[in-house]
Amino acid sequence: MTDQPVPLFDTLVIIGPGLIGSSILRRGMEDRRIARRLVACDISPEVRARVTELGIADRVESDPATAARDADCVIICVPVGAIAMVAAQVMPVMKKGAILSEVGSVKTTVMEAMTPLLAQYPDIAFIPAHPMAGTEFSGPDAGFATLFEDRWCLLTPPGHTPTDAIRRVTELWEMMGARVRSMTVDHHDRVCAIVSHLPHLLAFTICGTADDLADETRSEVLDFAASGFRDFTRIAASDPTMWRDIFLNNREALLDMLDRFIADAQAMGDAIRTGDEDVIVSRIKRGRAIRRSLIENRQA
Ligand SMILES: NC(=O)C1=CN([C@@H]2O[C@H](COP(=O)(O)OP(=O)(O)OC[C@H]3O[C@@H](n4cnc5c(N)ncnc54)[C@H](O)[C@@H]3O)[C@@H](O)[C@H]2O)C=CC1
Ligand SMILES: O=C(O)C(=O)Cc1ccc(O)cc1
Repeated sequence: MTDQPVPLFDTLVIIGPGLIGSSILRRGMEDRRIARRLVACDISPEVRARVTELGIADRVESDPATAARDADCVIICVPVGAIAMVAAQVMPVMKKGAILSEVGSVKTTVMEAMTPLLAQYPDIAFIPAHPMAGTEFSGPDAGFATLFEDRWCLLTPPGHTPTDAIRRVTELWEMMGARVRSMTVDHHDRVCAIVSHLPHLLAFTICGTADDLADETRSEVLDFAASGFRDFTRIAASDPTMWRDIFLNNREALLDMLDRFIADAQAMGDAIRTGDEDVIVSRIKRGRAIRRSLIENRQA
């Protein structure tokens, strides 16, 4: 009989098996080198029932503390505004040397809310992670095992985090198929403000603007939407609770990027008003070059 390789974690607990959490579980079920036991925990009875039906966890719990008691790694996959509250439920029962992670889209405010807990439980390694992958859908049915393949996962470990814990979380995300990069929470939030949060703000806004116009003109503007506008509507279909939490928690960086965007949009408007072809063409060419470089790097 051949020896089975030792899994990366004995018990991996996912709190909030929605889109992101259930995708981690699905990958974990397919590749049992990730964890010997996969535990899911959710506040919603419907989600717990669905996770059981889907068979994507070895155990399903309703109480985070019960779920986390014998975990080697707990990953909190709930909306940003609830992450620290869940951490406060699990940290008192977690084993010394265990790893606590989360996948929230904003890091600065989460780290601020976590600071007293980290001081109280210094034997738990806290390693925030943010997979730069997702869709406009939510819930356990929306997840899929390949969601993180060829995507970045950004880690923002605090300065004193044991290197072995960082190595294990890096390995976990690499086993999910992702590429991993570490950075500070401030840098993370500024990067995500421009590449993710502002685009979502624009999508929600432009859909509203077009809908207002349709109301005003009582015409079917949205029916004629070409593919560019349809791409905005896909993003605008995202979950309201999740995006409310992201906008309010990344307020400073997001408002900074919004101001910059308004200035740049204004400059494009001025160029159109004055017929400045060079400015118009150079801005369009810049957009094309960015798209081409993403395609070359397999990120589009
Ligand atoms: N949706 C996306 O594309 C991405 C989301 N994220 C982040 O991942 C996190 C989860 O997002 P999704 O998976 O999309 O959300 P989701 O809505 O699909 O799943 C969240 C789950 O958390 C559960 N939950 C909420 N509060 C809870 C609590 N107090 N205790 C236990 N369970 C609780 C909900 O019942 C739900 O099942 C968010 O922080 C989000 O910012 C990160 C990358 C991409
Ligand atoms: O659906 C899309 O286009 C996304 O951009 C998904 C997404 C949402 C939130 C994140 O923090 C990361 C990725």
